[in-house]
Amino acid sequence: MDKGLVLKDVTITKGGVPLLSVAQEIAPGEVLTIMGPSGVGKSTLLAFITGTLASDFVATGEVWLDGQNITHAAPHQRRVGILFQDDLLFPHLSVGANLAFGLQPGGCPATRKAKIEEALDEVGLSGFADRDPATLSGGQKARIALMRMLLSEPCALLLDEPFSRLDAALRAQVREMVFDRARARALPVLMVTHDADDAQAAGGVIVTLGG
Ligand SMILES: Nc1ncnc2c1ncn2[C@@H]1O[C@H](COP(=O)(O)OP(=O)(O)OP(=O)(O)O)[C@@H](O)[C@H]1O
Repeated sequence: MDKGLVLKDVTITKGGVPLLSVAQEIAPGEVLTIMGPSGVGKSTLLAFITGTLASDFVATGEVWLDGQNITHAAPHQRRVGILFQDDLLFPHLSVGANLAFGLQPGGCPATRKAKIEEALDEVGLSGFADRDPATLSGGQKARIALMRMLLSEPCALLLDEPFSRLDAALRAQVREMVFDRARARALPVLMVTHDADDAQAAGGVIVTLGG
C-alpha cells in the first residue's frame, strides 16, 4: 500500500516473553481499532509506532507510512500524531498559545495567527484564542488538544483511549469530531481502547488482542 499506515509483522516481547503480534494496513481516511484488556500491550504498540518504545521491550517488524519505512526514524521525523486521555493544555498559556505549539516554529506571525484562527473556527471555537484554558469545558479542551495535534500536520493519527475521561454525551460529540476531522484530512487512524462503543463508533475494522 503506497498511502496509509502499514504494520508489517510487528511483534513485541518483554523479557523474552511475547506481548503481541500485529499485521495490519490502514488506508487514508480509514480507522482501525485495537481492543483488548489492560496490560495486553495496546499503548506499547503505539509507542513502537511513535518511536518511543521503552528499553524493556524488544520489537521486530516494520512500520510504513505513506510508502516510507519509518521503523527507525527519529520520533519527531515520523509525522505521526497521537492523542491521549490526559492531553492537558498548558494552563499558564492562552488557548492560542497552546495551539501555536502545534505549528512549525519560525513561520510569519500573521500566518501563524491566521492558522490558529482557522483551527479554532474548524471546531466551532472562533474567538477563543485569548481565553485561559481554565475557563473551557472538558469538550472544548478536547477540541483544542485535537487541533493542536492536527496543526502539526501529521500523516497518521493514533488515539490512546482519548475519550475515556469524558462523560457519555460529550464523549460521543468529541469522538465524532475527531473521526470527522481525520476523515477530512484523509488520515489513517489507529485507535486503542477498552470501550466497545468507541470501537463501534469508529466504523472500521476492529482487532482484539489477548484476553
Ligand atoms: N515503560 C514500561 N517499562 C516496562 N514495562 C512496561 C512499561 N509500560 C508498560 N509496561 C508493561 O507492559 C505491558 C503492556 O502495557 P501497555 O500499557 O502497553 O498495556 P495496555 O494494553 O495499553 O494497557 P491499558 O489498557 O491498561 O492502558 C504491561 O505488562 C505493562 O505493565
